[in-house]
Amino acid sequence: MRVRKLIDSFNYAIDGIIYTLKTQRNMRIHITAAIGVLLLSLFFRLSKLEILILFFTISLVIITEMLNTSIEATIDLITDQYHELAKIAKNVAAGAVLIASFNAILVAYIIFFDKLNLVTEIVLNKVRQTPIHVTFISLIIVVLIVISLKAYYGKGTPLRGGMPSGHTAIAFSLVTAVAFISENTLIITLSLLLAILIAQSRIEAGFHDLVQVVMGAILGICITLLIFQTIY
Ligand SMILES: Nc1ncnc2c1ncn2[C@@H]1O[C@H](COP(=O)(O)OP(=O)(O)OP(=O)(O)O)[C@@H](O)[C@H]1O
Repeated sequence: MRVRKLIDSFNYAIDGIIYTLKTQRNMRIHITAAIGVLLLSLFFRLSKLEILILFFTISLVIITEMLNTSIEATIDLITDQYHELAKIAKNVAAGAVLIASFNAILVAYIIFFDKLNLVTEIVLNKVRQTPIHVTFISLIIVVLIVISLKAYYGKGTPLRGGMPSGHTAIAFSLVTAVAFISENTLIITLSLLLAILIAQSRIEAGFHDLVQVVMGAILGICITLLIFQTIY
């Protein structure tokens, strides 16, 4: 029962993210920029600290945009009339997003600028990053794309149902990463079996149909393949 409540809270929270993504053009711009920056980060040897700062910066922009949306909704609930206080509340919230966005531009400039002149050489030489770094970023990109697609199709709840199956996408993304890292047929086969079990259990539980699960698997494999082929 407690687990069910926990899952429900997650669903409500992810619903909030999906709502913001669906209704706020700025949020779609932020998410696109975040995916772009994360992809770009794969081409550089970023330190742990730089990666941490990047994650904090991306989170800050997304969080402020969501708080801004929340405040806008609250104000619109209270009044549809012009009110000086409503204006102040909305403007201040929008100001917070602006500061977070300027901060993001500054962070990107400081982290990437001096490395940018090396980029052609780096891409050509296919810089090898640590597998854990590439896997982690692939996973985040898979999750962001799954959430965006679920928002686009607007079916099911965030953790259950909808197109595509997020669990399957993540499972197959991990199998693909395991395949690249281990290069061991037995380990790859065993991981594949686990991923297939996850996909099957999503259908068995009635959360997804075959098409959603297959789309999830294809998405997970393709994105991870693309990232590992380019980088690893
Ligand atoms: N009820 C109101 N009273 C006074 N001014 C308001 C009111 N509603 C909106 N405004 C003004 O209009 C601006 C835009 O408000 P709106 O609710 O349209 O946000 P938005 O265009 O969706 O903003 P964002 O691009 O940040 O999502 C606010 O920043 C505020 O200055």
